[in-house]
Amino acid sequence: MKPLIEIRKDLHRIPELGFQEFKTQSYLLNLISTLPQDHLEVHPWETGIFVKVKGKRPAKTIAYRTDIDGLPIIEETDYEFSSVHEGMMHACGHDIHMTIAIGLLSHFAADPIDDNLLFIFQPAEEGPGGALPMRESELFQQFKPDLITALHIAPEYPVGTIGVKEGLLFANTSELFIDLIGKGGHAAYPHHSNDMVVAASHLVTQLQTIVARNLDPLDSAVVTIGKITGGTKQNIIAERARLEGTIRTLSPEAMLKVKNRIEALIQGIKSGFECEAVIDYGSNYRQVDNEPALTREFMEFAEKSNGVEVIECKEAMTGEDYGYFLEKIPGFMFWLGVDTPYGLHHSKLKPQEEAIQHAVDLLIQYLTYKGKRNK
Ligand SMILES: CC(=O)N[C@@H](CCC[C@H](N)C(=O)O)C(=O)O
Repeated sequence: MKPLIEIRKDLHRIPELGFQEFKTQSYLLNLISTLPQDHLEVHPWETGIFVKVKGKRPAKTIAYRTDIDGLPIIEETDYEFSSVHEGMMHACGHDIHMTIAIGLLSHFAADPIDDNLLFIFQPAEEGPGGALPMRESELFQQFKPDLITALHIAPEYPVGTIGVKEGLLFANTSELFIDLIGKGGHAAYPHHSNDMVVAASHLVTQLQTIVARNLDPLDSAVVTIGKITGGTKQNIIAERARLEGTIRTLSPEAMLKVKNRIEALIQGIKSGFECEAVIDYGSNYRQVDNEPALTREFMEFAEKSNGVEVIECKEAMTGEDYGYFLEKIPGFMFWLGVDTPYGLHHSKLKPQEEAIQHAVDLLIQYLTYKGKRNK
């Protein structure tokens, strides 16, 4: 097999959006077909893949999950291997995540452990969410993993460090799409129209009051509007406007509260601006809850590993549909330091590639330890 660094470059070139990861899937399947096949069972699922590595004397199945999709971002790195898919980029590190999974798979395909391993190459983490349908699939029901692990790159941590904590790690998320429909008209006759650019501007400002004024200050939440579109021309009053955003909370109860407030504010906009409004919450992800005992054991294990520094981190407002796997299977996720000044979802994100081998080394040791009989 090619060196992992080259595999990462290949994957970085071909980012694809959720459930359109056709080239990525075929690239991965190709690579997997070059590995020793004696212990492997390979099952494509939609644009993802399950790969089972049959254990030597299995008593349980340990799953390892990577996400595989990219983001609709115009890449601005100076990589010679930057995206060849216009307007798309691996700006959340899934190219790194996949490469680490391939590094692990190639090791265990040649040298299986006692227990079974299940590698999950999951589509659509950025939306609309591949974890839940994958978890509910008939294939997954057959594998029945007993525990599960995954990682996510952390731009702010040095290479060689991992960040992890017991319990809540990532937030509950809900996408948010609001369409406002009023009455367009000539820019010079505002009194004959209902201007949705003005209505949208009011609504964006009002949405900021939910976190500031409706939630307990000790119960964190985020309401971000990342995109506004509306109108057709500078001298036409806009008949329609669309807000696109995301909600993040540290509990399902707070999510409900935020949504109730959004709906109340929209009622006000509807009557104040005499318009219609349609709300769509898109995809919703469950919080990532790390199982305490397994997480603690992993932290202690990692602390004893050469060249690894463990940081006990705080929870983050990022979301991850991996939370749906953790809802049913005990396990954890951790942050992997990749030391880059630009954050996740930034067009200049350039993770340090040495982090790949660090993660592979640590996880080979950990999975081998967890999957050993008579420890
Ligand atoms: C780790 C990460 O950045 N995850 C994404 C998950 C996206 C969830 C969904 N599409 C949404 O926008 O709510 C994140 O943005 O946190």
